[in-house]
Amino acid sequence: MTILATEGLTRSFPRVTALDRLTVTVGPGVTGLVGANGAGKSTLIKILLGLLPPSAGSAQVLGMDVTVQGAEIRRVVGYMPEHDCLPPDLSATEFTVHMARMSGLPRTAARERAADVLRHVGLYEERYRPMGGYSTGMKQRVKLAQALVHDPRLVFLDEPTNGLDPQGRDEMLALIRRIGAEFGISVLVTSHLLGELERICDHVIVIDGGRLLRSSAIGEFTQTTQSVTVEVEEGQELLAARLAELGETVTAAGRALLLQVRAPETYDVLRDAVCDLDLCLVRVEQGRQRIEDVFKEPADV
Ligand SMILES: Nc1ncnc2c1ncn2[C@@H]1O[C@H](COP(=O)(O)OP(=O)(O)OP(=O)(O)O)[C@@H](O)[C@H]1O
Repeated sequence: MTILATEGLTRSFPRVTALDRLTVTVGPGVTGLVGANGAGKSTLIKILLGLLPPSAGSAQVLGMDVTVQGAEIRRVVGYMPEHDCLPPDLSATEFTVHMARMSGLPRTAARERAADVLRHVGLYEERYRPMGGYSTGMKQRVKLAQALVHDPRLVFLDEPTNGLDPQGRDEMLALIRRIGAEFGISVLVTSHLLGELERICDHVIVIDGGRLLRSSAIGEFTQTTQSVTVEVEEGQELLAARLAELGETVTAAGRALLLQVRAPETYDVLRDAVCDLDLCLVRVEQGRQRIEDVFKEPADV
């Protein structure tokens, strides 16, 4: 099932091309949209909500065309914007009820629904206080609550962990995971911090300069690569020479060796070589490709 899809999506501003022929497909679950500041993440979200017209290309959200069905899309999609947008004199309850009413819920249902979502995001007694006095973490929670209040099928969360301390960040990430897992709402979440999305996403899209760098299931990003890092207390060069003699591919990587695993027997060869040379093995670690590595690859990959 396709949640959203873009085809050659381009958005130009007078001085910059914010999105450059972006073609991508997103399925259900939690999808991370990663890119450095200015990569085009917010521009993409605004186009997907039908708030900003594309310069070229097309995009569909839940099967609806963003250029003509923006209002219908916004009825079933929640949006947590990046920047602070909360009226300081209103309480979280007043604001969230208002947003529920704006989305068409009757008064009583709006109150009940607002109380529910504020509880889900972890705002209790403080929800009756004016939001001007809230911490960044509390403000982010209210922004999340209003995105969920009309019971959307999909939510766009723009940098929800921005400005949070490590604990606040962990709590927000756990909340996002719950939205996807427990409530069955699909999530598109942006971040410029790559590592944090590894923990909560099923799928990650990486963009840079408005162009797609990579779109893959999370398992493919962090899949085990065919190499192991080997560290010995002393005799690293001896070991490298012996492994090479035995037909293995090995390179020095600082205080360790990087050994290509051509077959399971490579591990036997390593064990025997270490024993024969009477070396003290400190570490054998499987190489894992991290999301960060995507940015080290050439831009046209
Ligand atoms: N309304 C606009 N007018 C002119 N340029 C814009 C406009 N909106 C965005 N841009 C430019 O488009 C590029 C992409 O911006 P965008 O906000 O989509 O990036 P982003 O990945 O969300 O980054 P950030 O996390 O910093 O918001 C940037 O160079 C930005 O300056």
